[in-house]
Amino acid sequence: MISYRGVQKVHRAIACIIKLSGADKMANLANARNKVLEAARAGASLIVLPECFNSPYGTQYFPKYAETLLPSPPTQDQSPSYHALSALAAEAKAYLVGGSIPELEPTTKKYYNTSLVFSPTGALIGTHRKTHLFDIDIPGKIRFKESEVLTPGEKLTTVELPEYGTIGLAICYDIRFPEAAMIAARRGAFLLVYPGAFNLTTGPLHWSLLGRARANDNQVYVAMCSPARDMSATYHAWGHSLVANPSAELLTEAGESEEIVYAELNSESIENTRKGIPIYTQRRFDLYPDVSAGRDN
Ligand SMILES: NC(=O)CC(=O)C(=O)O
Repeated sequence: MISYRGVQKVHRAIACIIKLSGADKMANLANARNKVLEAARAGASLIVLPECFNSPYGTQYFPKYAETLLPSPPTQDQSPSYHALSALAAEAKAYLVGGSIPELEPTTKKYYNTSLVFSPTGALIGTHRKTHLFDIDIPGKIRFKESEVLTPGEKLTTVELPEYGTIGLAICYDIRFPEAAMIAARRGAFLLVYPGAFNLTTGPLHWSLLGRARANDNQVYVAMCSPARDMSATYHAWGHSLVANPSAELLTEAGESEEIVYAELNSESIENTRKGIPIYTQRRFDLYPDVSAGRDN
């Protein structure tokens, strides 16, 4: 077991899938199914899909692809990704972090970028709505304003995977905010999972750096899972799904095309890293109990 808090130690295999997400939602779901089952056959017990795995990534696509998350089968047509992921986790008999999908909240009519987590029986055991929206403007390179369409989530997310451990779950731009990662680690997460879709400007600059940084800050595993690159799409994803270990070494990293990368996770690696460089227990929380106290805006 990987987790802390009194659970036994065993080793687990994670798979991060990098896959193309085109315009046809049902084709995207079918492609995801093939890849998840392939990862499960290869022995993965926790499988992660990319951000917006059922749609192209872009503000213009969110309303068209958005689903209301309705759990009961008669409404399956309204929530095809939800039901496909639930059935897939059960078929694969694995934990499944279903990347993310655009979500429509029916009462408020607000859109979110939402990740769903399923148990090996297909039960929904966690959800995360992207809390930090991707609003950037780098002149001549990339302008992206998720907030033109999306509403940010209002909670940080950890998910208990029974007999497996706790994971921290966040989406893409969320990784740039170390406070959220640290809170997940302090809640006992052994692994931080980020479905994400960096691009050809920010990917080479920061993707792997941020994955390794969050691993290093917290001495935990980090998994980041991206769509494959499609140069005919409006958004060019960086790709490079990866897993970093608690010492911030990359255990595996994909390229830009469809691929599945695998890594073995174990609790000894976390314990040994924390023994060797004990920053986890040396933090001076007495000096920084509330980081927001220092803000100037
Ligand atoms: N797409 C994102 O949410 C974030 C991203 O591309 C970046 O931070 O860079």
